[in-house]
Amino acid sequence: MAEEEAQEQPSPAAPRPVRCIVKLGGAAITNKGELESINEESLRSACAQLRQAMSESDGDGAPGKVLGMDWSKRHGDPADPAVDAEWIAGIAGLGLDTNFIVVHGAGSFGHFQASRSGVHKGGLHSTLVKAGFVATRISVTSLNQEIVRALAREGIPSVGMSPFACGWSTKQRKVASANSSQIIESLHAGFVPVLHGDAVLDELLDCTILSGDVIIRHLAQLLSPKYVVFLTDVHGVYDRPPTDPNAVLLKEIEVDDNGSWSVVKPALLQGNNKGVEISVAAHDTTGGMETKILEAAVIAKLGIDVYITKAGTEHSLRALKGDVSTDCEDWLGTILRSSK
Ligand SMILES: Nc1ncnc2c1ncn2[C@@H]1O[C@H](COP(=O)(O)OP(=O)(O)OP(=O)(O)O)[C@@H](O)[C@H]1O
Ligand SMILES: C=C(C)CCOP(=O)(O)O
Repeated sequence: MAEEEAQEQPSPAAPRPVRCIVKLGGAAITNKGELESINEESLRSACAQLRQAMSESDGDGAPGKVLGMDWSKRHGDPADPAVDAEWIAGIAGLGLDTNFIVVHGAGSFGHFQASRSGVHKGGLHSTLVKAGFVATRISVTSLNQEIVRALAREGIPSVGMSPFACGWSTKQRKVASANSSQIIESLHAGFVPVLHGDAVLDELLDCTILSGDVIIRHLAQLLSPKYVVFLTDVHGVYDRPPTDPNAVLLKEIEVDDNGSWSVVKPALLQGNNKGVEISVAAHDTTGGMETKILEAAVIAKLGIDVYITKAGTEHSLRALKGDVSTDCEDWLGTILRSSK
């Protein structure tokens, strides 16, 4: 699916290729059925796995000390945050390869406010849409803050960046302008940018919702990471909604030069791309798994492997480390790759 070229501001060149762009799916890190509720265990484990994947030691030795960077008081915590004496004494280095970008979705944050007011359909002249835009941004930016804090507690030097505040905008829901200079400069400086799906201004609709999946595709086109990982609440793409007990996991999908995709594994579904059935939650304003597959296919067409898998599993850790190939029979997830 071709997209109009987004207007890029002049950006500084990236110093070395980005290793990985990862989506922390809203379905995984929030409790879908409960308004604005974080799945703390899933978020903690995703952040711990990200740290492991970034770790410069090979993992055989003792895990390095985590230098926590969330020095703010946590809600309900009676004690003041402790700044470790080791920090004051000065630490040699983080021992992390921080050349990652994190993008998270909204899950039970944001989608509700957006769908109730119709922000995704535009029309800022309506007071309801205007209020919904504000409410959506309050919701997703508060989630962003919590995710940045969770990453910081794992010693990952993360900095939150909102697409709307960075001037990203769309035209008929497609990225029209996306200033990435701050993202690149932050990577240069050794930070891990943490972006999120956001409410943005749209040249034709006034406003819309920009999905984290679309942001990832745009960044992948711009920065050519070695691989892209989508972490969500299911093991990957199935031939039908995974709530169906007969659903079959699609382990390998091939994308050709035209951007069309077809199943390679399992063999019984080979060549299939029409039969995949997808259900999208009623309040989801960005197209759910359908959007993910479309965006992932555009990335794979560029020659960048995409791994879709379940957060908080051994499979997500392997994906984050880039330790996955089409020969891995024991890896559970979906690989999208170019047919070339
Ligand atoms: N054919 C299918 N294969 C895999 N998942 C599917 C399929 N059809 C529907 N789904 C649903 O898609 C959901 C994952 O997509 P979703 O876009 O909600 O993930 P996410 O990126 O984690 O969330 P968010 O968009 O809030 O960030 C799963 O909960 C699953 O039930
Ligand atoms: C503001 C919202 C609802 C962002 C949606 O982002 P996504 O969950 O990645 O599709």
